Amino acid sequence: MAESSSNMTKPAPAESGRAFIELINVSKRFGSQVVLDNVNLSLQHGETLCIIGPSGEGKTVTLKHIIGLLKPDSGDIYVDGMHVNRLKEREMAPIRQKVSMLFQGGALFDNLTVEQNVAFPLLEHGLRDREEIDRRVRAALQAVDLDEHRFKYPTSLSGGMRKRTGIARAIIDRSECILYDEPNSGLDPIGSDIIDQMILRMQRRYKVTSVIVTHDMRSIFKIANRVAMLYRGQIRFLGTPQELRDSQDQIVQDFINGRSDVTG
Ligand SMILES: Nc1ncnc2c1ncn2[C@@H]1O[C@H](COP(=O)(O)OP(=O)(O)OP(=O)(O)O)[C@@H](O)[C@H]1O
Repeated sequence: MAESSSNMTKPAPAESGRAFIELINVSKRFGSQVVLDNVNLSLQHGETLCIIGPSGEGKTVTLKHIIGLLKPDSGDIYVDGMHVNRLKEREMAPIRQKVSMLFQGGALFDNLTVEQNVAFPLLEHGLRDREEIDRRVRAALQAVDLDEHRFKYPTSLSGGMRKRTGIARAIIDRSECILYDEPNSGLDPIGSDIIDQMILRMQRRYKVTSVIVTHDMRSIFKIANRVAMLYRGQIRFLGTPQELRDSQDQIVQDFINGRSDVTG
């Protein structure tokens, strides 16, 4: 299945040519620890996939492979036909423009205001037209209901507002895909619901493809088209939220119902 030469525009393999994101037989170990063991996963454009699984099972590691921050030991990763793991760091710009990652803490710059944080990717990519920057910043902030807080610094924002700032920064570059690492963590049920509504809005308004690592079962049933459960380095379950609920797999049931044997 692996291709013989590096090529940024070569389409993904024929049988999965329509997939926007594709992981094929991806394996990754750190020292002697096998984190991903032959993982296969594919997402269509506009789809929302939630990744669940016990702590330390490779969920964040999977996101980092998609955006090219980590390389697999074996296997292949494609994003919109680009062969991510064959790209050198200096060839990653098209991937980073298509795919944004929302890190757990939001990864905001504390010395920049909300609007400066949101404008950052535009400046980084060389846009200098002040009017266009302002227009796009305002549109992104309105999309996450933060327009009136644009002059605040991250330290004076709530956790949910910081996460929404991170979402605005991810969409401003017109990313086609957003990877969210535990977007609901540390939020109360209302704050968590607001983030879910934002994710749904990104789906509906901008047709964003989303991969969301989450431990929040309620959120999964609101936002996911499909759910993948990572367990012991492999995809233990892949299906719709309803199929997850109906799964006969004891490991899956123990996990979603919070029974602790699953991590043993
Ligand atoms: N750069 C690295 N070097 C060494 N080990 C790493 C590295 N990155 C991740 N790991 C290890 O890989 C495993 C999977 O990490 P990962 O962050 O993907 O877990 P996770 O499933 O996202 O967990 P959680 O739900 O707790 O966030 C962990 O044991 C972690 O210590």
